[in-house]
Amino acid sequence: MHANQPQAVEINTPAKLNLFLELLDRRADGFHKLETVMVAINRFDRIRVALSDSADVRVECGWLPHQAAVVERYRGSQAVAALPRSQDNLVTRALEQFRQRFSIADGFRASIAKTIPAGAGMGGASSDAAGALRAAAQLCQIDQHDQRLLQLAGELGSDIPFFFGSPQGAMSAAIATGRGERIDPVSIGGKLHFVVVHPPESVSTAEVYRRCQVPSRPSSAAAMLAALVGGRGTQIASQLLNRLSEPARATSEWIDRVLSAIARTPVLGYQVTGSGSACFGVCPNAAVASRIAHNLQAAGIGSAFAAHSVCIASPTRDMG
Ligand SMILES: C[C@](O)(CO)[C@H](O)COP(=O)(O)OP(=O)(O)OC[C@H]1O[C@@H](n2ccc(N)nc2=O)[C@H](O)[C@@H]1O
Ligand SMILES: Nc1ncnc2c1ncn2[C@@H]1O[C@H](COP(=O)(O)OP(=O)(O)OP(=O)(O)O)[C@@H](O)[C@H]1O
Repeated sequence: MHANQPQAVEINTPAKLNLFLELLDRRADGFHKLETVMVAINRFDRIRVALSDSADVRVECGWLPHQAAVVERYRGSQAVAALPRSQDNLVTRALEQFRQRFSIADGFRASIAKTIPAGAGMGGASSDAAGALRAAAQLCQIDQHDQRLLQLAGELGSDIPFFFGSPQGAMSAAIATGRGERIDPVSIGGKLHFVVVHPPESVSTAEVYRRCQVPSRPSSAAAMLAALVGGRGTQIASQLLNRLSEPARATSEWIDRVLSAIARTPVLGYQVTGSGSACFGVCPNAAVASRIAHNLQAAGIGSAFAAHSVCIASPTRDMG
């Protein structure tokens, strides 16, 4: 280790919402070619990664108190997905692969404080893995936008490259193609406001993709991209699309319950995010989003919160 090398790095890893998701083809490897527009939102996990003299990877992962209370309330129903043991955590795989790929002799210790619901279509595990890779890169003085790192991220999970942000500067939204791993930043005309509801049942992404159907004439994301540049909530809301919403609704009955509850509120439009089970509504401003979240929380259909778009942040150094 060099004298001025940081010993540990921390990063807030945001959740994402899919504003648009269209399936283009089913590939020979079983994955789907798609076009999706994602936006990062201010619901964060916090990950700390430190170098270790012992040449292995250990990861601790727990809910922060607020989310722990939500998980506890629904224990016994099929509930919010359980957090994986260290060896099954995507962060463990990411850091192990990082050590191999970059021939790092040191080990890593990571701790994750989670608030992003698991199995919700909000990209929690992917965001944690991206944060871990970016933190490890900083600890080992490797450029965060090194092509080998992005390649590794894409191999580990389709959603992970989005959470690297853009080498060109602050990024909060992007269009993802390929199986989701090819990222092009998208400009948005202003902060976007949402209400997000996560029902007390998680869904498996693989299961939803197993049930999906590729349309014969896929829709284009062009109108959504134009609406985002304009930054007007009503236009963005009118272009929401998620081709996984049908198979997600068929996988969990909770999704229809949540969508009907959101439909009765003054949101500008609503949709399922990713493969579900969380759903969101587009709101005209922060005050309306908070009021709707408060009312939906009282409706007993899960956990509701207001959110807004954020830029994907850089890791911060900790020399201690
Ligand atoms: C639903 C989304 O969250 C939308 O952003 C992503 O497409 C899913 O991304 P992810 O959770 O990172 O998914 P991965 O870990 O790469 O894949 C999980 C499973 O989903 C299916 N999968 C995923 C991505 C894709 N383009 N086609 C697929 O068919 C595959 O069966 C795969 O085994
Ligand atoms: N760090 C992690 N945080 C949460 N879940 C994890 C993590 N690592 C592995 N997992 C496993 O991954 C599964 C789903 O992860 P995640 O919460 O990211 O799904 P998702 O919200 O559907 O994401 P996506 O939108 O990317 O499909 C969980 O069932 C969990 O057991």
